[in-house]
Amino acid sequence: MVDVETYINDLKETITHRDPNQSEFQEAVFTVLDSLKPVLKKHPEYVKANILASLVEPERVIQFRVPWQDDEGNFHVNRGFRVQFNSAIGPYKGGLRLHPSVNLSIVKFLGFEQILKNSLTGLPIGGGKGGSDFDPKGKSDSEIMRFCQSFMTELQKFIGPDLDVPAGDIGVGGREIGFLYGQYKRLNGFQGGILTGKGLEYGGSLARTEATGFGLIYYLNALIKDQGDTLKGKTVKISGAGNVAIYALKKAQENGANVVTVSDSNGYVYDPNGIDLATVKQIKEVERGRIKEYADRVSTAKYFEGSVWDLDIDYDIALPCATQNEIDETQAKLMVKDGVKYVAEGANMPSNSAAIAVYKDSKIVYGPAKAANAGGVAVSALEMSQNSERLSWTFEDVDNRLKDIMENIYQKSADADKEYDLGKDFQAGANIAGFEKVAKAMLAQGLV
Ligand SMILES: NC(=O)C1=CN([C@@H]2O[C@H](COP(=O)(O)OP(=O)(O)OC[C@H]3O[C@@H](n4cnc5c(N)ncnc54)[C@H](O)[C@@H]3O)[C@@H](O)[C@H]2O)C=CC1
Ligand SMILES: O=C(O)CCC(=O)C(=O)O
Repeated sequence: MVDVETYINDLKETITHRDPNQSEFQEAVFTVLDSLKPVLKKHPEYVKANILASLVEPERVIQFRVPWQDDEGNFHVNRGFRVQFNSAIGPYKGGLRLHPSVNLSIVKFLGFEQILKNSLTGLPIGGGKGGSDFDPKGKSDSEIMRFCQSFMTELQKFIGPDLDVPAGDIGVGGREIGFLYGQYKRLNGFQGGILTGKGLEYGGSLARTEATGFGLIYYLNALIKDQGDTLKGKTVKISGAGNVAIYALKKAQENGANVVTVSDSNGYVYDPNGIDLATVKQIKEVERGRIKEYADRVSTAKYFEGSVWDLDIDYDIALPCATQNEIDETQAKLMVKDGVKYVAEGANMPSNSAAIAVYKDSKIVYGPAKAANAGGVAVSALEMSQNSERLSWTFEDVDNRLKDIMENIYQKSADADKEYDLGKDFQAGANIAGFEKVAKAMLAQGLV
């Protein structure tokens, strides 16, 4: 039988040859493939069944046009995507992203990551992702509604509560989910479990809004505790000022950390006294404004254009919560110089491969996205459960389950790290722990 190194190299070549321009997808897949080598050496049956060739190829890719009209009556056409990547352990599950950068490479990387992330939650959900290159920035509520209605008019043909259950991601929050859900219901009648992240009045789950950010801190607490350390008193940088960043900020502060930054795509604010949560929420959740406005309202804060990862201050913990590839090698080296001990990723793939190599070489303890930010999709799966049984659980109940799930995810990654003697590589540990469940399911189901 072919040896593991050759098998992985051949697979990488096939992927590069098939989709030479999909750099984000290649980056996500190659990292996972490299970390699975020890498992493949131990389990030749996965190589024999060529499981990985199936794992890296989506079950289905749907691409469609999304025509919509702006408030002045002009017509626009955007591109919509849904990648139904893997349903070995449950219906496709993953968010929808609205951002001008969205293309097939980005949706495929996100969908691929979602497979192993969803597996790590221990819940029965497969992997998928979707979105559009529509830019919600500066659009009126009516424009957002018309776009969402057009998007769902096409998407509704391909989703279902036991088939594919989308949710939010960048640019898709409660407002957009409401418009998407309304259009689905208009076309198909009531189907509670068709989307997650719904409003509480029509089948949403308590704690879904908070879940990714809170989950990140529950994961971080488990990771830090295992190193004999605590979050209390630590100085923290957060990037982003969206859903994940805001609730990571809230939970980190509740745990006694001093969070000194938040950011958006234009720049960041630095407040050595600690970021004021209520001001960020007002600017971002209520006014949908820019983070620059924070510095006009809080006298101890300063606003800077550019990346928060270029700010040179002493701090302990980095929580990137904005977008992919926001941290490069130079910025990772600055973290080392600044004394950072832990990085836990709220965003998907925020650190590029060279940055991750710096973390590992410098013994920064690194919590990768698919483990650290799995709380959002985990509570989405709990929303699906509540929809199925037509009940609503209390905030406390959902939050306690979320905490357990995140602690388990850390533990599974740490156990895999020990089993395969990876030397505190919780990224490889998460990849392996997520993969093993999916691989067993795929093997059991025959040629898939
Ligand atoms: N919402 C969720 O439940 C989950 C989100 N994620 C990931 O978390 C990240 C953030 O998502 P959300 O908070 O939901 O989105 P959001 O749309 O609520 O917020 C995104 C934030 O990132 C900022 N941002 C976007 N591009 C940027 C750039 N190039 N540089 C600096 N800041 C930038 C935006 O200004 C905004 O503040 C994404 O990577 C997403 O895939 C991961 C798991 C679940
Ligand atoms: O809740 C969901 O299904 C979406 C979560 C998501 O998109 C993610 O984990 O990146």
